Amino acid sequence: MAEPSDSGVARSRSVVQVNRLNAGEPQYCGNFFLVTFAPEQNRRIARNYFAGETMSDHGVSPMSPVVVTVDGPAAAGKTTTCLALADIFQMEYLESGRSYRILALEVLQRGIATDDHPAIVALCDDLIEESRTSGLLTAGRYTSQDLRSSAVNVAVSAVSGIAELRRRVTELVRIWAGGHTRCVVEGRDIGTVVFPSAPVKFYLTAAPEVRADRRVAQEGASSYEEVLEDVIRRDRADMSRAASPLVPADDAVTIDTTELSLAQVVEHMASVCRSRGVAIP
Ligand SMILES: Nc1ncnc2c1ncn2[C@@H]1O[C@H](COP(=O)(O)OP(=O)(O)OP(=O)(O)O)[C@@H](O)[C@H]1O
Ligand SMILES: Nc1ccn([C@H]2C[C@H](O)[C@@H](COP(=O)(O)O)O2)c(=O)n1
Repeated sequence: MAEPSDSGVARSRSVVQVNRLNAGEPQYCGNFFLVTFAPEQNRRIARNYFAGETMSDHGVSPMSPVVVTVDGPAAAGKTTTCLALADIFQMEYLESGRSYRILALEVLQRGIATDDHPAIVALCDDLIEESRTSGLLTAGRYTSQDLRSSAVNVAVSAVSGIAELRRRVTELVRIWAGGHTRCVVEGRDIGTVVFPSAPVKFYLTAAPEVRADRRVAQEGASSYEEVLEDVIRRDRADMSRAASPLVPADDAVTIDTTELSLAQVVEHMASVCRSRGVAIP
C-alpha cells in the first residue's frame, strides 16, 4: 500500500501495491518545478524556452513519450488510479494540480491578491528561476497539509484560471514528459490541451456526494457538508473558466466510478491501456 507522504502523490491508499513509490524519488515527487530542470538537457531547453524559443527549436517533440492522460473533477480518483497505472506499466507519474497548488500557496504566503494576474505570473517566473538556480523547491518545502488546506483549495481556483500561468505550467509539463519515455499525467486539461495527441486518455468522474464521501474518508475531515461544498465549488470553477476549462477530451474514455470499486476502475483503465499498446516492459 502507498503510504501517505508530504510529496503529495502518496496520500491515497491504493488497492494496488505501489512498490516503487518513494517520496524521495524526484520522478514521483510531483514537483516539476524541481524535477523538470534536473537533467542538464532539460535545464538548457527550459532556459531557452523561457528566453522565447520553443522546445521544437531544440528538436524536442513534446509527443515523443507515450503519455497516458487522466483528467476529471476533484476527488474523482485520479491520483490513486495514476499511481496504480504507473506501478503496473512502470511509467513515471506527474500530478499537475500540485503545481497550481504550489503557486496558490505561494500567492497566499506572499500576500498577493488572487486577482493580481501580473504579480502572480511574475511570481511563477521567479519560482521557475529559483528552481533552476537553487535546490529550494524540494518536495519537502511544501507539505500536503499546506497544499491541501481550505485556503489553498479556494485560491487555487482563481490562480489556475490565469491563462498566462497555464501556458507556463503546460510547457513545463511537456518538458517534464519529454524527459521520459512513458508517463501518466493527471489534471484537468491534460488530454484536451497539454497532450491532445496522447494515445490513451481517461476522464474519471463520480457523483459529487460520493466524491465528497471518499475525500472525507481519505482526509479524516470532520465536516462532510464543507467538503461537498468545496468539491462542487471547485468543479464549477474548473468547468466554467475561460482558460482550458475542465471537459472530457472527445477521444477520452470516460469512467463514472460512482458505483465502481477502485479495483474495478484500475482494471478497466489497465485493460484500455493494454488495448492501446501500452505494454508492461
Ligand atoms: N472507485 C473508488 N472507490 C472507492 N474509493 C475511491 C475510488 N476512487 C478513488 N477513491 C478514493 O477517493 C479518494 C480520492 O481519490 P484521489 O485522491 O485519487 O482523487 P483525485 O481525483 O486525485 O483528487 P484531486 O483532484 O482533488 O487531487 C481516495 O481516498 C481514493 O482512494
Ligand atoms: N491540469 C490542471 C490541474 C489542476 N488544476 C487546478 C484545478 C484544481 O481545482 C486545482 C487543484 O488540483 P488537484 O490537486 O485537485 O488535482 O488545480 C488545473 O486547473 N489544471
